[in-house]
Amino acid sequence: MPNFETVVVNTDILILGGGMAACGAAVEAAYWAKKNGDLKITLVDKAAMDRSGAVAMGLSAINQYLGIAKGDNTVEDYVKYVKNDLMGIARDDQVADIARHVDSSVHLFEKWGLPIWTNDEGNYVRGGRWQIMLNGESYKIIVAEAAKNALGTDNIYERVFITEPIMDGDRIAGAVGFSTRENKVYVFKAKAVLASMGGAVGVFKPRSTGEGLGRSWYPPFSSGSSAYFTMAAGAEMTCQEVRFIPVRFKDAYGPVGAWFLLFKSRATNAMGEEYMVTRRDELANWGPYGSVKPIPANLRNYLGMLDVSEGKGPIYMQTAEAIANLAKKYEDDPKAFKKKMKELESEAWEDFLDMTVSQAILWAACDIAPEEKASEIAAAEPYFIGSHSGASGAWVSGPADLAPAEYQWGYTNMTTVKGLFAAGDASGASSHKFSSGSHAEGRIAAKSMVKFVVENNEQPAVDDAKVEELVAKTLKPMAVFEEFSGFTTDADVNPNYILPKMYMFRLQKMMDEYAGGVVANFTTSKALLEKGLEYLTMLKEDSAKLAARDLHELMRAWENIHRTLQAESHIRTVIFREETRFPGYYFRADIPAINPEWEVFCNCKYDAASGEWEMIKRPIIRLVD
Ligand SMILES: Cc1cc2nc3c(=O)[nH]c(=O)nc-3n(C[C@H](O)[C@H](O)[C@H](O)COP(=O)(O)OP(=O)(O)OC[C@H]3O[C@@H](n4cnc5c(N)ncnc54)[C@H](O)[C@@H]3O)c2cc1C
Repeated sequence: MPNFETVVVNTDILILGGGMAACGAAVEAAYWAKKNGDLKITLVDKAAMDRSGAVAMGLSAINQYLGIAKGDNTVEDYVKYVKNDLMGIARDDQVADIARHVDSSVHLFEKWGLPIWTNDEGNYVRGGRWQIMLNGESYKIIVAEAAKNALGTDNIYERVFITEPIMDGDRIAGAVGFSTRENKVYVFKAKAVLASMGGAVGVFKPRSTGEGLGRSWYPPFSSGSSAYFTMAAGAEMTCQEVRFIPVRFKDAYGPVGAWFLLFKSRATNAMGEEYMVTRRDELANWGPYGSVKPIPANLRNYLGMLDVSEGKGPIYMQTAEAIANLAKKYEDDPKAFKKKMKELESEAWEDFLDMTVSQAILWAACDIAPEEKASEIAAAEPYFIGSHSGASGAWVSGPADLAPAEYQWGYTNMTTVKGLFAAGDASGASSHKFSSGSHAEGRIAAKSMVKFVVENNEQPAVDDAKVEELVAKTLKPMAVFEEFSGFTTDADVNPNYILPKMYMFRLQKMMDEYAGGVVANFTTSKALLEKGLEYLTMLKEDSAKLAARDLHELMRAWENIHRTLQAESHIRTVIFREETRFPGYYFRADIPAINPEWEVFCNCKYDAASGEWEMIKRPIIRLVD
């Protein structure tokens, strides 16, 4: 095994991740730090910030823009929308806090050079009530540039993978990580830390296997690091059962939002029936949420899934019909008609080229011209993304002026661990922040972190022996490989270790089959979950035997360790919530109905020392009816 240099970095504020929340945090923290004695801010990203995180490929829409100044929407409207979409399970205070600040993040993006579509009156073009359209291929580069300018590149560590938190008792004291390019281990010591390392993909078996392996809707490099980090630090988590299953264009996961909202397209089964119409009566079975508008995303999924279960697939996005409808009013003028058709056709392709290039390639490969024939859509495998339509993440303190006492124990966006903050996918119960809201939440957290550091300015004590232990744990997969690889002639097969890819297959198979993945038609039960947990416990034991041949595999090994804790918290919380609240995301076959008594937050807390879990019910306190 090569010698690893240990690099120690002392800082006031440590931002983990380089995505939307982290970039927002960088800009805001730099601003407030200057006003408070020039605090040192350090940012660490496992990848290169220009193209890291969920916005890596770009986006064709910003999904959260309220337009408060122009009177388009109010904060209350947004809170109602989010709460209904999450079947009642959302923190009004957090959602409102992000909603009231999100427009300013969008205005910053535009100032920094993001091309947002405007109409003849100079207003943003809305793709839906909350969405605005953009030419967003370079969205992440623009946002990252502002963050880099704010911090200075000397304070940014790219291609450093964070593995474990460093603790000083019940206070966060920093983080350990390793370079994915050089033989270096990093020990970051900090007074306040922001977890903003995105969501979790690859916990469940993806639909894309074999030659498509690694393709997913959410980026495969979001591997549960936020959840692991906050749980390992002892933070209380919320909504770990609320996974997200996006229905997207089949096999390349192309976005459907523009089709439904901008093109006003219908989704139908193979018989041409529109499941949202034919299955409407089913909605009445899902409490008050079946009758709200817009219909919650999971219920929309569920109606389509019922069609698929009855063998009525494939499910199609009727692209040709939608384009024809939009061009209809130009039919009497052949020149104008031709021009409109061309415009719609390019918008259709650009929607993919702006954010999911692979879908455009798949369309080309399958001879699909959207104006000529319909395209298949399908429910993807489950993801954990608190920023989008899932809700999993850390339970964080709410804003002083909005949050009820039960949701407030310190600085805004601080987890239940002193000095550890969370934003974006990393913070729970505040879905539908998307790219812009994650940026805004990063800014909110950063301002609060500066306040925390000013008021708690002592450097936490770091136990060097403990740090040594964490460094050894970080590098262990390489040590395991070195010790045992000579035992067999083929390094792939060895009784003393497991390689990350095989480990990942095992994790994904058990989650898929026992926790309600694609193969189980998103259905599970207590008996299945308990069996899954039994296997997962064995897998967790085997994580100590993960082996890595090189730095890249070391990263793969750690991604899996992180995913495993996310998986365990999910199974435990799905067992804990004794009802089916989110059909279309998962269905508890043994308790197949919604139960008003479970209109609560299902929280959990992991004790890294003992491996014990505490399951906690927290009340939902509404600010908006
Ligand atoms: C296909 C797709 C379509 C989307 N569509 C839209 C849309 O139309 N409109 C919209 O507004 N939003 C959209 N989103 C959602 C949006 O991208 C996310 O909500 C947002 O990026 C979440 O921000 P975040 O900072 O929490 O995570 P991310 O932006 O994903 O950032 C996570 C960061 O953490 C880093 N990281 C991860 N693990 C580690 C580790 N162990 N150590 C160090 N760093 C680590 C990553 O490299 C990355 O920099 C879409 C996302 C996807 C994938």
